[in-house]
Amino acid sequence: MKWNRYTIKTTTEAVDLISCMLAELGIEGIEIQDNVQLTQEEAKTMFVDFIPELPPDDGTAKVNFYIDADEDDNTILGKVEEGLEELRTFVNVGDATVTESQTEDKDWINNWKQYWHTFTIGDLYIKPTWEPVTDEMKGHQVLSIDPGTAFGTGSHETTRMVILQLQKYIKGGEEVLDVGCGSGILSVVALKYGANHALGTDLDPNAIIASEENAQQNDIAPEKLEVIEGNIIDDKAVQDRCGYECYDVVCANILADVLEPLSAEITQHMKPGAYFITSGIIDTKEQEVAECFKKNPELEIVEINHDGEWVNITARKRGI
Ligand SMILES: C[S@@+](CC[C@H](N)C(=O)[O-])C[C@H]1O[C@@H](n2cnc3c(N)ncnc32)[C@H](O)[C@@H]1O
Repeated sequence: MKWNRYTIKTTTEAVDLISCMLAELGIEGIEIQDNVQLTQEEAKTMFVDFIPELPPDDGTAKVNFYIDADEDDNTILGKVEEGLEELRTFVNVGDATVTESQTEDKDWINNWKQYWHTFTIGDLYIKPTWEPVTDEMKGHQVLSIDPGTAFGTGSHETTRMVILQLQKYIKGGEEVLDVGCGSGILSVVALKYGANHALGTDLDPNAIIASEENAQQNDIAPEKLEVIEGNIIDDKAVQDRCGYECYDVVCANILADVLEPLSAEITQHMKPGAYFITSGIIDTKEQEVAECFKKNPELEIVEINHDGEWVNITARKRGI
């Protein structure tokens, strides 16, 4: 599908009013480009782990909006220009010029697939579902994955570090809890290495679908991998569904701001001696997350690993 992209050159003070005006015209999915720095509070609510340094805010902004090229008869552009002139009477809209460009005719959902190919982590081959099993894979564990729109191809440093830990700590027969399961990749790896059962949780409904499909793709019986939608940190129904003192291994590849509250809650679900394998921690937050883990007297940190700017902290529940 081709989209006509319109860019309004304006000021940061007019952005909110322009966004409302566009919404009233039925235009959805606008994009704002400016150099206004996010506050720490905003970063938290948006699950942003670190805030990039921006050039100084010069008060200018661009607002982009998109219209399906087949439906664009230019009438909407006229209405936008009228709306901008109306706004000009009570807010500084700056140039308020509108320029047009056309986006490429690409399948944005699937385009990334051409760049992702089979790779290995230790003795594990991870291959996209659309690539074949080759002779060199014989005798090795092979994971076939299509993440769909969920996170988790295995190629990200954070996922890779958890997989390396699963290769170390899964010995066979474990009960696994996979918090923030995404594509279900960590559960499927744990099951491939001999875990008895995995329960995945995620806030994203797409993760539930992708995990179930990936389990099926890897010949995992439906009763071996169950997936539920919800937040284990503060939803009692999800906590009850996960059960208490019943997991040998919990993995969670989620941002630091989620791992911190999770570290206080999670031990009630773990058996004594169970492992809590976490990743998704940007290195600037390593100390903060480690301190948080130490506040839970039931947890002891057993390992900290780094891959690029990402950190894995593996802890153990005291008891045996
Ligand atoms: C970085 S992805 C990890 C996906 C996969 N486990 C992997 O390692 O590749 C993090 C996932 O955590 C989910 N998530 C974020 N906060 C969560 C929470 N409080 N409870 C459950 N899932 C959460 C996101 O929707 C996302 O799917």
